[in-house]
Amino acid sequence: MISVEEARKFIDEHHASWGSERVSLGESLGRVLAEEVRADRDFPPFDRVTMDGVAIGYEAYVSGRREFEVSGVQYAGEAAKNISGDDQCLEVMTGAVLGSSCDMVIRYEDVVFHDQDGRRFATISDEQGFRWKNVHRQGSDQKEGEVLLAPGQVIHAGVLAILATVGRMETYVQKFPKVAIVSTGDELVDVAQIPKAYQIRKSNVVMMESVLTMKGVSCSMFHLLDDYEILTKELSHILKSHDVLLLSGGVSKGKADFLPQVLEELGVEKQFHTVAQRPGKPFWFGIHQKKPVFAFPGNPISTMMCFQVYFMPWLSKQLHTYSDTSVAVLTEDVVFKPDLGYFVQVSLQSHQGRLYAMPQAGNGSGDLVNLAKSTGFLYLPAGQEVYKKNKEYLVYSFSPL
Ligand SMILES: Nc1nc2c(c(=O)[nH]1)N[C@H]1C(S)=C(S)[C@@H](COP(=O)(O)OP(=O)(O)OC[C@H]3O[C@@H](n4cnc5c(N)ncnc54)[C@H](O)[C@@H]3O)O[C@H]1N2
Ligand code: MOO
Ligand SMILES: [Mg+2]
Repeated sequence: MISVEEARKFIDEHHASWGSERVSLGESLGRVLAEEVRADRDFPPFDRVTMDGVAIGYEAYVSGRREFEVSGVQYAGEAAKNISGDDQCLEVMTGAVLGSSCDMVIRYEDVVFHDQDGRRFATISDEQGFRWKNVHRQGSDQKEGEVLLAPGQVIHAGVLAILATVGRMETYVQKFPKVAIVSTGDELVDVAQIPKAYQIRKSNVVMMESVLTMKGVSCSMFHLLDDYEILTKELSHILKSHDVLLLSGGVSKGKADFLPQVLEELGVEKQFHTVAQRPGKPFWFGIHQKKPVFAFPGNPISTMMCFQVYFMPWLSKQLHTYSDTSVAVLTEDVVFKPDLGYFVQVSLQSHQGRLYAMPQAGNGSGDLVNLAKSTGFLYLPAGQEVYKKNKEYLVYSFSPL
């Protein structure tokens, strides 16, 4: 039996990447860029007015002129207009092009207008003028051809806006793995079925499928009976056609727990079987031709914990979307005597920037309904019997929000 930390290390040392694929802009949010994206033009692409007001020539301003005749209005979305003398100005709107005859914008708040003989004049009161005031100069952010985004960049909302502004209808992103989720067990029936007295619905695999689907990872679902021959035959096919296998059930010591033996027979190299932890002690992990096989213990809380604590962080690391684990403050003493790492279910609440974890122990790893009270697992490392309140521990939240 190995420790939680050793198990994490075995898993995290296994690196995988699955190539790249082209997706539409709308599908790219949350994905990881697999190409360089360059500026298709200068940013901004023209001298851009940043305040509604009047545009004048700076030379006229320094020579002391404060009154200008309005020669026209320049709206955003129009080609550049110009003044024909330094006694003129243009009314200009934010986002408009600044014509080459002007190099300074005075905002409306510092301008007074008056009309005379059908002509319109602007008198400016801005005494802190400088050249290019209220102008976002062409190319001052980025020059055409410069690299704006590098491979490995996570496409968050801001990055998506950059892709949009450079006109990328499609982008290369890192491919997700082809994940197979396999439930094993003669007692299991589909969610839509009415179970007989001795049957239960297969909640574990549906839970994993939903979490992965929400991340954009599509999964193939399989159900296999507790039969050595069937398991061997079917898993051999599933292994060939998928990049990652997630199995639930059949890994403990029962007479129908065939998976460890079947997997080894199929050439999956066992990395470990059993981890010094509760729940999830019989967790089995192996590698077949660089493809990881996670065989989670079937009890619902065990599958849930191993999936959230081991698999999801591993997947995020491969996809470069991993954000470091957070910590939470334990709100009451927890007594746990076995010499095992204890992943206690907790409800989490944040208060003044700190996260607090209220233990919701429940009735063990078969007590699925207790999950309604919790939003994560708090990791209490082995080697202690009493875990004191007010201490911080690593927390694995499974809240989707
Ligand atoms: N003699 C021993 N017995 C057991 C040990 C042990 O160390 N010695 N470990 C216990 C622990 S801890 C766990 S956890 C379970 C692990 O069991 P398996 O991985 O072999 O899983 P199964 O026997 O197939 O099922 C266990 C339990 O989980 C339910 N299950 C399975 N799949 C699903 C699913 N997709 N959705 C919902 N529930 C599922 C299944 O019906 C069983 O009730 O072994 C202990 N025994
Ligand atoms: O490890 Mo089992 O998960 O305690 O029921
Ligand atoms: Mg079993």
